[in-house]
Amino acid sequence: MADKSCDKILKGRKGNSGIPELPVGQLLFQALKNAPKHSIAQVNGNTGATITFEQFYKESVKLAIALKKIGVQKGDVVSIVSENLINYWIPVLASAYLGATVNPLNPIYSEGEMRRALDQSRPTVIFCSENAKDAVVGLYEQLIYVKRVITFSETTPFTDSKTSLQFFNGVENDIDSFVPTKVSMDDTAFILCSSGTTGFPKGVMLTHRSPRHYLACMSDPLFGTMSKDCVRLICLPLYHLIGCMQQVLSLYCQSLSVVLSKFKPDVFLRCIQEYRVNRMLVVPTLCIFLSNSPLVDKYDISSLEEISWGGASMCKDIEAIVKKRLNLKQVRQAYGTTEVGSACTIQVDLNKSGSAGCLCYDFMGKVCDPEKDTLLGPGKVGELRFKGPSVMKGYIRNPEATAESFDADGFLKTGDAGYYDEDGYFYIVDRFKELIKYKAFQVPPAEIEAILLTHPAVKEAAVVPKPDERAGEVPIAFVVKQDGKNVTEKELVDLVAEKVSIQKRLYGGVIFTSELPKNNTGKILRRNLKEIAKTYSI
Ligand SMILES: Nc1ncnc2c1ncn2[C@@H]1O[C@H](COP(=O)(O)OP(=O)(O)OP(=O)(O)O)[C@@H](O)[C@H]1O
Ligand SMILES: O=C(O)[C@H]1CSC(c2nc3ccc(O)cc3s2)=N1
Ligand SMILES: [Mg+2]
Repeated sequence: MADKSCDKILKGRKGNSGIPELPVGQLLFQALKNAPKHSIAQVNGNTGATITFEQFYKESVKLAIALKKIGVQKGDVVSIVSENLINYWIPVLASAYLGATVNPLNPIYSEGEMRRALDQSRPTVIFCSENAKDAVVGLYEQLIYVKRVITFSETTPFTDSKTSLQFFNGVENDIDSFVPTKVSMDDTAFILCSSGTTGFPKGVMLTHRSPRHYLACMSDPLFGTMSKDCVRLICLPLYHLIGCMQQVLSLYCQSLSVVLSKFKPDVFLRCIQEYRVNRMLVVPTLCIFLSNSPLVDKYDISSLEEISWGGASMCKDIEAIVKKRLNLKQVRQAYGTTEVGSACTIQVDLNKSGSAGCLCYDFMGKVCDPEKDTLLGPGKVGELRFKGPSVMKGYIRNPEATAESFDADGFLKTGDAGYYDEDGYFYIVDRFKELIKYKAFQVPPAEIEAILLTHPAVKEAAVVPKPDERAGEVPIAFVVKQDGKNVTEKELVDLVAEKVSIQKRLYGGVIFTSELPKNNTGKILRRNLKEIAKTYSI
C-alpha cells in the first residue's frame, strides 16, 4: 500500500478561541486594568504576603514608566533573578508593557551558571530579590551590557543596587496616561531556560504567540479551565515555562494564585487547605508524593478538583491512585517542552489511560525514526516532533543548537520517544537519552519505577542504566524508603522480576538512598545517578 505520508502527520483542531491576537504585555495590561480592584491576586504560601489586582496594575505601570525613563525599550532584555514572590511579576509586566524581552532565571544558579545564562541573554537591567542579589551584584562589574541592577523583596521596595535610591519615586501622576508599547506577535516575549535535566539549561526564545496560544488552549473547556473562581497553586518556579504560563493564566483569568517561595511538603498541603486550592499543575515527583505520603491524610485538601501533570514520565497507575485518594474529578496528563513554548498535547479523554492527550490547537505532530527521519504510523515508537504557533524561535545566541533542533520540514525534534494510537492520542515513553539499552531492547525506566512504587516501603524510585559487558546496559534502581519502613534489595529485585519481561529485570540491583537528586523543577537528575551506578556492584 502506498505510504500515505499525509496520514502520518497529525493535525490539531483549528484554534478559534476568544483570546485576542495581542502581545502578552497588552493582554495582561487590559486584564489587570479591568480586574476587581480589591480582589487578592496572589498570596505567598510561605509568608502569607498578599497583593491585590489594583496593586499589581498600579505598581507594574509605575515601574514601566520608571524603566522607560532610563531608556528600557522594545528589543531590550530584562532579567529577573528571584525565588517565587508575590511581586515577582511586577518587573515582568513592566518590561512586557515596554515591549522588552523578559528573561527569568533560576536564583540558585552557581556563579558560573548565572554568568553563562546572562552572557546568553545579555540583559540591560537585572531585577534580583534580596535573597538572590549576592549571585548577581558580584557579577555586575563584569557584565558590561548591564546598565542597572535593581533589588526587591516582598517587604522592601525596588531599589537601585548602586545608588540605593528607591527606584520609582514620583511617577504616581502618569499612571492613567500610560499605554503599553505596540509590538509584533513574532517579537520575543520571553527567554526561558529549559530545566537543565540532561545538561546545561538552554536559553529558549519564545514569541508572544506562546502565552497567547496557552491562553487559547486553556479557554477551551476541553483542554483546561479559565475561570475567576479558579484558585491555582503555582508549585513550580515562575522562571520555568509551566510556572510562567500558569502565572499568565491566573492573571488573565483574574483568579487567585498561591505561590511558594520555598517548597516544603507541609506548607504545600497547608496552602491547599487554607486557600481552598482547586487546581494545580504538578510534576510526577509531586504526584507520587500525593499518592503515597502519610502527610496527605493530615490536611483537608478536598477543595482540589483537578490536577494536571507533565514534565517527566509517570506510570498511569499513579494517576489512578491520586485521583481515587484525593477524590478528584480529573487527573490530566499534558506534554510540552520549553522549546514547544506551551503544552502541545493535553489529555481530554479519561478512557485513554496513560495518554498525554491529543494535539492542542493549530499544532501538527508526527513520530519519526530518529536515525532515518522516516514517518512512523500509529503504535510505532519513535521521536516525537511538533510544529505549532508557540514553538520557539530558537536558542538565544546558539544558531548551531537551533539548527539541530528542527528537521527538514521545520518540525521541532523533541528528543522524546513516544507514539500515537489509531485515534491520534499521544503516549510518551521517555527521553531517548534515558531509555536503557539492554541488548537489542530499549527499556523505559518509568515502567520499572511504577512497579517499585507499588511496594508500601518505597517512597521514591529512579531506574537508570548501569554499564554491563554482557548486555551493554542493565537497569539499576535507586530507592528512597518510606520513613520507618523496611525492605531488602532482594525483595525489590524479585518484585520486579515477577512482573516484567526478562530484559527489564533489575540486573544492576538496588541502591537505597536518603533522597534522589532533583533539579528546581522537581525532575530527577538521572545523569547524577548514572555516575554513581557505574561504580556499584550488586
Ligand atoms: N507528559 C510528559 N511525560 C513524560 N515526559 C514529559 C512530559 N511532559 C514533559 N516531559 C519531559 O520534559 C521535557 C521538557 O522539559 P523542560 O523543557 O522543562 O526541560 P528538560 O528537557 O527537562 O531539561 P533540558 O532540556 O534542559 O535537559 C520533555 O522533553 C520531556 O522529556
Ligand atoms: O492549568 C490548567 O488548567 C492545566 C490544563 S493542562 C495545563 C498545562 N500547562 C502546561 C504548560 C507547559 C507544559 O510544558 C505543559 C503544560 S500542561 N494546564
Ligand atoms: Mg529538554
